Amino acid sequence: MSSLIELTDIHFAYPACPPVLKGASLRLDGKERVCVVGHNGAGKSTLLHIVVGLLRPSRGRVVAFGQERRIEADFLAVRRLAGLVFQDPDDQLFCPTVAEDVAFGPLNLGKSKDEAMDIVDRVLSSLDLGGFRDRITHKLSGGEKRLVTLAAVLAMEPKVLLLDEPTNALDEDNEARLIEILLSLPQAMIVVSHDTQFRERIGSRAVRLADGEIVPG
Ligand SMILES: Nc1ncnc2c1ncn2[C@@H]1O[C@H](COP(=O)(O)OP(=O)(O)OP(=O)(O)O)[C@@H](O)[C@H]1O
Repeated sequence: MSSLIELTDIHFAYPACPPVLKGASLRLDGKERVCVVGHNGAGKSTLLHIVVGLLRPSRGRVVAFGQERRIEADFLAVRRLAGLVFQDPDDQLFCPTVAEDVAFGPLNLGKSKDEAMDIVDRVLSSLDLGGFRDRITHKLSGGEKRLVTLAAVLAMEPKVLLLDEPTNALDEDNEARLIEILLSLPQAMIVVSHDTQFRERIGSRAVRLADGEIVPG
């Protein structure tokens, strides 16, 4: 079966810093939920950002949805198909209300206002967040913002989910709810998480990012 995402021999360094990724390779096949672990600063978020072209490797190949991706136009297409939930919700949510934040992606994809609002209602209610629709985004708690970022990404109906520390700031009940939601979703996922219990529940495969390379988890 062809892979959804295939990173091969990825090298990356931030300007004037030692290399973070030194030949990392990772493949995501359909229906897989791959968990990535690694110590703080190992480069896990960096790797996710490379998948969607927010950062460009100095060497290596990014193949996504059957095509090699090199230039911004290629990655624009990837970002429509691969939804990244950022580690920090404040990097993702920027509209006054929850409904506007969740509608932003669908509107950007060309949906009408009515279509986008239908999607907002459907996605928020599927996550049991119907009551959040008209809340002021910046007044939500950290855990509430995290769930709303997931809603904003799901509203774009991505084929792949890239989740960066999705359980950060979630209490036990909401973590259990997130696990249920993720297990019910059809999308393949790459999940970065320090939360062992969460990884054990969610992952179909685990890998480790160590010394800039992906090794078995
Ligand atoms: N914009 C940047 N400029 C310079 N260095 C950066 C930048 N962003 C990240 N780094 C550094 O690159 C390394 C990898 O960061 P990254 O956030 O990918 O690690 P991580 O594995 O996701 O860490 P954590 O588990 O703490 O979230 C770290 O040493 C970090 O300090």
